[in-house]
Amino acid sequence: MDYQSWRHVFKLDPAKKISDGHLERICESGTDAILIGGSDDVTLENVLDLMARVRPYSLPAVLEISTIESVAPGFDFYFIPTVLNSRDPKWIKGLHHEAIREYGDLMDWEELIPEGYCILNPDCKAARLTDADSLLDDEDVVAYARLAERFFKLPIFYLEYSGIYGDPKLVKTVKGHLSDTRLFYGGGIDSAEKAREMARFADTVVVGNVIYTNIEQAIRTVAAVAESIDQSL
Ligand SMILES: CC(C)=CCC/C(C)=C/CC/C(C)=C/CC/C(C)=C/CC/C(C)=C/CC/C(C)=C/CC/C(C)=C/COP(=O)(O)OP(=O)(O)O
Ligand SMILES: O=P(O)(O)OC[C@@H](O)CO
Ligand SMILES: [Mg+2]
Repeated sequence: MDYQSWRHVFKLDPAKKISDGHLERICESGTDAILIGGSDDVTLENVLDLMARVRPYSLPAVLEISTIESVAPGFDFYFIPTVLNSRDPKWIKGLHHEAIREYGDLMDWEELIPEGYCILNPDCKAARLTDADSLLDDEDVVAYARLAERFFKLPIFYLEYSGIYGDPKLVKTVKGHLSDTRLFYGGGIDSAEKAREMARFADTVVVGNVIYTNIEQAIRTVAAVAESIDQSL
């Protein structure tokens, strides 16, 4: 159950519908974990519903918290985004402070894993919601990665292109500046080729939207990431 060894993760959005058949294929695909999260229309009801459908499968289930109202008990881990390139402190530490003030005595800190997000697609919902400054050059992004690792000691730095495929050269550059912090890449992976390419540089590849648009291609990303491990041996 060590998230530090995960290479491939599927992200399921509680606001989107998925059939039992497709969910079974995703959960039995060989992926390392299921991450449940989204930035809009996430409710306690749709999180609980999806968790109950994922739990029968024997793989780790993680809730990526986007609102405090939709936190449900029973997950293996809770990933907590902090959007490092947000212009609004609310999304960097404000909501987190409120949550800890309210529920700090009840929290199992071992289950809570902070993620330093750097959102690079200015048009995605998460960028709009958090007022992210996404028009960054490579040096800006490297500085956020170093801030995450060297200053905030975050276990995960998440390069988020949600909805579009990012720049593999930048992912490679960022990876070259991280040693302890794990590099997550997510955005626009809709084929085995793209999954394989990003898995050469990122520690963990996150696959989301293609689950809902092309289940066959989604499933193929799992083997592609595993092959990419073999290439690196
Ligand atoms: C066990 C138990 C019940 C105890 C829990 C105790 C507890 C309450 C713990 C909470 C601890 C804590 C510090 C919480 C922080 C609270 C909080 C609200 C933080 C803010 C998180 C944040 C910055 C959210 C911003 C949005 C974001 C970055 C979401 C990530 C997901 C994402 C980008 C998904 C992509 O999908 P989507 O955007 O929906 O894309 P589509 O266009 O495809 O839909
Ligand atoms: O939905 P896609 O574009 O695959 O992105 C995955 C994930 O990084 C979204 O938070
Ligand atoms: Mg969504």
